[in-house]
Formats: sequence, C-alpha cells, structure tokens
Amino acid sequence: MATSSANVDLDGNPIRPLTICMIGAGGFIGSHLCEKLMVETQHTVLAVDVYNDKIKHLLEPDSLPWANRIQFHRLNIKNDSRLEGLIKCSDLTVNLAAICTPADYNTRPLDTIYSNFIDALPVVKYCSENNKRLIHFSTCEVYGKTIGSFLPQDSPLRQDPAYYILKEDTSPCIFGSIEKQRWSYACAKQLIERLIYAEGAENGLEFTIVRPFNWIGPRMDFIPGIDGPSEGVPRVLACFSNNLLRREPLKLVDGGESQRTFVYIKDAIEAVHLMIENPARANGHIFNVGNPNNEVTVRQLAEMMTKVYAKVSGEDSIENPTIDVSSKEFYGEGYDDSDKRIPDMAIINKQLGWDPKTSLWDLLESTLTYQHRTYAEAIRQSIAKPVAS
Ligand SMILES: NC(=O)c1ccc[n+]([C@@H]2O[C@H](COP(=O)([O-])OP(=O)(O)OC[C@H]3O[C@@H](n4cnc5c(N)ncnc54)[C@H](O)[C@@H]3O)[C@@H](O)[C@H]2O)c1
Ligand SMILES: O=c1ccn([C@@H]2O[C@H](COP(=O)(O)OP(=O)(O)O[C@H]3OC[C@@H](O)[C@H](O)[C@H]3O)[C@@H](O)[C@H]2O)c(=O)[nH]1
Repeated sequence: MATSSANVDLDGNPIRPLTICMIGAGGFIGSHLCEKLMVETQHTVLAVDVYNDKIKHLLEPDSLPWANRIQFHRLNIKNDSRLEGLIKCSDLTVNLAAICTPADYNTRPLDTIYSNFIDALPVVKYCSENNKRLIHFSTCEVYGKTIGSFLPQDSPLRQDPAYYILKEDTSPCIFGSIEKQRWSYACAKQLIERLIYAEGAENGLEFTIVRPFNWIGPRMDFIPGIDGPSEGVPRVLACFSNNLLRREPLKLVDGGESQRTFVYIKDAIEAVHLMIENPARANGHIFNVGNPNNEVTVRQLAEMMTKVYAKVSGEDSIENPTIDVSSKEFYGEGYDDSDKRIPDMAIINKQLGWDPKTSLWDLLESTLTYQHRTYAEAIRQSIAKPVAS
C-alpha cells in the first residue's frame, strides 16, 4: 500500500502544514482522522461538532504534544455564524457531519434530508466563495441496489461482476420507491454530490468526494444503555457488540441475507490521509473507499463476530447465538435495504495507490477486544444494579 511520508507527497513534493476545518470531528470517522493527523502529521485541526466525547483524549490535558494543533469548536452547523469564519481561516474543509444511522432514515426522514443536504449547503457555498478546498463525505448508499438484484433469482448473470461491482463513473444509482424512506438518505447524499460537482464545473471549487463502504472499528456509534439511549438502534457493529456483551442472541434482520464489505477504520483513514496530502491527485475525484475482499452476508458477520468475541472474552457463546426478526419489527415501516455492496477500487488505486490490508477476522478481533475492554464491566454493573421501585 502506498503511504505518504511525513514530509513529501506521492510525487515527491514537500507537504506544508495545513489548517483543516473538520466538521463532524467528534464522530466515529472524525475521531480516527483527528488521531491520525495529531499523531502522524504537523497539520492543525479546527474540530467542529456538537459533541467531543470521542476526541476528549486528544483535547486534554494541555501537555499533549499536539495541544497547540487542535482546537474544539462546539457548534451546530445548522445555525451558527462562526462556521464561515472557520472555513475562511482554513486551507481545507473536511465535512463529515450527517445523520447516517439507518434506524433514523424512516423514523426521522425530515431530519435525515435536512442533515445530509440542506445543512451541507452553506459548507459547500463558503468553500466555493472563498476558494477553499473541500473533502466531502458521501456514502456507498448512493449506488442503491445492484443491477443484478433485478434479475431472476436463477439468472447466471447474477454471478457476473458487471451486474454488481459498483464503479464511481459508470454504475447507475438505483433507489426504491419514495415510501421506502431509507433512500431519502441516499438521495440527499446524491444531490449534494451533484451540487458539489456543479460548483466544481461552474465555479472552480476544488473538491474530493468520499464514498465509504461500511468502515468499522472502535468508537463506532454507541452501546445502548451505556453511552447512548437504551432504546437506540446503532449500526450493525454496535448492535451485534451490544448483543454479545449482554449475552443475547444477535438479531438478523430479514434473515441476514444482505451482503456487505467491511473495511477497517485504520485502513480507510490512511486513504483520507493520502487525499489530504495529495490534492493534485485527489481534486475533482469521487473515491470508493472499502475492502472488496471482506464480503460477507450479515448472517456470516454475526457468526464470525460470535466466534471472535468468544476468543477475546474467554466466554463460551450462548446456545442460540442468532434470532431472526423482520425489518418492520426492527426498523419500522419504510425500511428497505441495499442487497450487495462491492466497491470497484480502480480509481483510488490509480490516483493514490491505496489498497486496504486488514482481513475481516483481524479487524473484528481488534475491534471486539476494544469493545470488551471498554464496555464489559459497565454492562455487568448495569445488569447488577437493582431496578428503582
Ligand atoms: N461509517 C461509515 O461506514 C460510513 C459509511 C458511509 C458514509 N459515511 C459518512 O461519513 C460521515 C461520517 O460518518 P460517521 O460514521 O463518522 O458518523 P458519526 O455519526 O459517528 O459522525 C457524524 C458527526 O457529525 C456530527 N454532526 C451531525 N450534525 C451536525 C451538525 N448539525 N453540527 C455539528 N456537528 C454535527 C455528529 O455529532 C457526529 O459526531 C457521514 O457523512 C456519513 O454519512 C460513513
Ligand atoms: O442488529 C442488526 C443491525 C443491522 N442489521 C443489518 O445489517 C446490515 C448493515 O446495517 P448497518 O446498520 O450497519 O447499516 P447499512 O450498511 O445498512 O448502511 C450504512 O452504510 C452506509 C452509511 O452511509 C451509513 O452509515 C449506513 O446507512 C443491514 O442489512 C441491516 O438490516 C441486522 O441484521 N441486525
């Protein structure tokens, strides 16, 4: 895998220290990107978010070696006039802010559309008007369903990669009907991509769009009842971790037949690092960032996580480790799913020489070790606590 050295880019040019306005820096991806930039580079981060729990370890104490290179700005980009000033005094803006949890798409569809489209508009506008570079986080979900999913079940064409590999410049974007509100998220993300592209074409905005394919690792989402609401439904890694920690069966939505490719957050962050430090290679491009070698069905993911968790916790797994639930029961009316997501890697490979390296087993082993170490005791205590009468 190509890596950028501390001082020169992929073309051998010196890398100057940048000031980066990172919006959504307090989230899962933001926390890992901040960590990378503090530990391995000389760049400065203006970290914007409404929360900072996941980056507290980078902000305190003042004696940290990078203390003068990171500032936290607690603000909501929906309604805060400080945003333009922060973008203006940065060289680059990275926009990660979004509602991006499937349980919200059909239960909070307006918030989802506002967050992923309307709230991103000023960010794009300020970057364009002030001639600032933008790296915007979109999603693999903009591809929607695969062409293959519309073929008859027994069609041999379903096995042909031409019908399922997702390519940035040629694959269509296939969404379900309007009442399947999951696609409101994908549609909002697609429209902001189109707007950014148009700003590039008409007004010269220097942009890069990232389409993450299921990045997973430590600090993803929350564990319900411990560091998030007890009734909350996070993304699958945290749902299954929560079930394993509580010794409950893992819930397979609609049989767990959907397929996903999972990439380790630390591999994916390396790709973003390359984009930041190689603007000449990254500007004007849309990049898939995922690991095509780590494909599983959700059922296979559940089985693998059960085995890995038994190994890292030293506890035998429960007798019936999985249970089937319908999507209506689990997510409510209006849910739909992506059938299969395999990223084509040609563009990112050609432009940045990036390839993911961590296998699914290895990334689950390090992630579940973290989950066990971070949450097992808190869960034990919460279960032992007497219920207030
Ligand atoms: N994690 C993945 O695999 C994945 C996959 C596809 C797309 N993405 C995209 O990547 C981006 C980051 O994802 P993540 O997994 O880190 O999600 P996350 O929810 O952990 O992080 C998003 C952060 O944005 C902040 N935020 C949201 N609205 C805000 C606002 N109005 N003002 C200030 N801060 C706000 C949140 O507080 C949160 O900390 C999102 O745009 C998401 O759609 C992620
Ligand atoms: O407990 C659970 C949770 C989830 N699932 C299933 O697991 C699969 C993955 O679900 P996730 O919640 O991780 O989210 P998805 O992969 O569907 O979408 C995500 O990927 C792209 C990003 O833009 C978003 O972060 C999110 O939409 C889905 O098929 C879902 O139905 C279960 O079977 N059981």
